[in-house]
Amino acid sequence: MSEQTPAHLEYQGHELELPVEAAVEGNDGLSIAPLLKTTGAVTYDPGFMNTANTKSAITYIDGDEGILRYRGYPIEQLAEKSNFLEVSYLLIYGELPTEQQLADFDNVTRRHTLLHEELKNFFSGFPRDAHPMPVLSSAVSALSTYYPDSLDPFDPDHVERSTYRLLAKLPTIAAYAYKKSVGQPMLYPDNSLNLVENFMRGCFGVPAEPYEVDPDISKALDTLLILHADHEQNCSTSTVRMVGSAQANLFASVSAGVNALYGPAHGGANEAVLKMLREIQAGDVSPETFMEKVKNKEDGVRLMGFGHRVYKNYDPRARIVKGLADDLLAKLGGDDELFDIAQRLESKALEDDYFVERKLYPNVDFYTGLIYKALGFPEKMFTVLFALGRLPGWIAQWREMLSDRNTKIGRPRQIYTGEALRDYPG
Ligand SMILES: CC(=O)SCCNC(=O)CCNC(=O)[C@H](O)C(C)(C)COP(=O)(O)OP(=O)(O)OC[C@H]1O[C@@H](n2cnc3c(N)ncnc32)[C@H](O)[C@@H]1OP(=O)(O)O
Ligand SMILES: O=C([O-])CC(=O)C(=O)O
Repeated sequence: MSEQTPAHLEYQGHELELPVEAAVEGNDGLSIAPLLKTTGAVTYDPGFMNTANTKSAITYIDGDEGILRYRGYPIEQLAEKSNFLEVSYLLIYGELPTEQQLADFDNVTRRHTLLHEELKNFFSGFPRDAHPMPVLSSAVSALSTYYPDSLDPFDPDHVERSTYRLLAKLPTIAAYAYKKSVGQPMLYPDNSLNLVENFMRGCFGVPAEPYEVDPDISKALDTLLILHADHEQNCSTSTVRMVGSAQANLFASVSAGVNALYGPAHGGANEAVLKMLREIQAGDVSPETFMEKVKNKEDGVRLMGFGHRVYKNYDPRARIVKGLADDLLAKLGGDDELFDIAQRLESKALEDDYFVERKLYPNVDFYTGLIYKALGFPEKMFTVLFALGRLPGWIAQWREMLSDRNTKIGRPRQIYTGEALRDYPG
């Protein structure tokens, strides 16, 4: 340990003792980067419960108060007044676009929706019942093979091209993955339609037949995409940053993010919630027995769609999604029984000491699946829909990181617990 006089710091209610150079306290938190140099010690923080890996100007969350803002704008205002394309621009470029900027952004993303013909063949290589998430991540990764002019993370033109190509092509890839999963022919995008309409047509349209998108449905999906668009350093975004910190191109980094999102503890929770509700609906288990199993931690069962690393209060997005589910299920005649079960589970949880003590509330994905289902999507597509929403956040975070040439490669340390040294026998 260092022989210097330790500094006593009061930080977020805790008294800390650290060598003086090791601790630099400011508005930006407690920087302990020099700790290794000054003391030879490393910090141990599994799951990054306390460790900030970056400074970022994109998304602000106050988890205790249930506040979420993109670039300073409250999520409630964006969900009500903006649209997904504008929010994507805001996240990526830092400001709301002017009318002209938005029109140009709309134009460039509409013009790049097509996939290379050869990439279409790629989809036929997957089994008929392939889950669309690995199809999505594979196809995103494969995009880099077609666009050598979009791969240099330090060339602004490359970065710009990979940005609009990904924004334009991800909905096409997602629609192809959907068609693959239901065994129907894929549709070429129709660039007279906006991003959401094109995606809906790509999924539910039939070749050579007109497809009308109900404006209430496209508005609902657009709002859900806004709600998922960024969430600071969540698991998939940290993955995108980690891969990007090795100076990997945007396609490679986003593909890795899609894979992280697939996990049921993260974006895959929306699919898992529906599975859980269905099991309860089918009578496999009553809501009461299910809650007992959760509280007893039987077989690691959790109330899916509940709990969050940052929110220790109601997730502000879940409130909006619940309202949307209420309106939309009334209009589209969704599965009221499943919605009832979800609401019963929620009210039970909010009154139960187990959940209250641990500050477990519904997260963004507790109610989204019910809406996706009412819109006609099979459960397998739910996390794909999340990925479509999260894409601008991934792009914005990757660009923010690589715009700083001093960004260091992500490389956590470890506490070694294995054998010290042994001789190979013989
Ligand atoms: C878009 C998103 O990614 S939002 C999250 C989506 N994921 C889910 O909905 C899956 C269910 N939720 C979870 O698994 C967790 O709440 C996570 C992964 C979201 C957050 O995990 P962490 O911040 O690491 O919290 P952790 O797992 O330590 O949980 C803290 C305590 O609450 C309990 N807990 C957390 N979530 C739940 C839950 N959904 N059901 C029951 N108990 C839970 C844990 O068992 C633990 O209890 P303990 O203190 O007795 O050991
Ligand atoms: O922030 C997180 O840990 C999980 C996440 O992506 C979200 O809630 O949208």
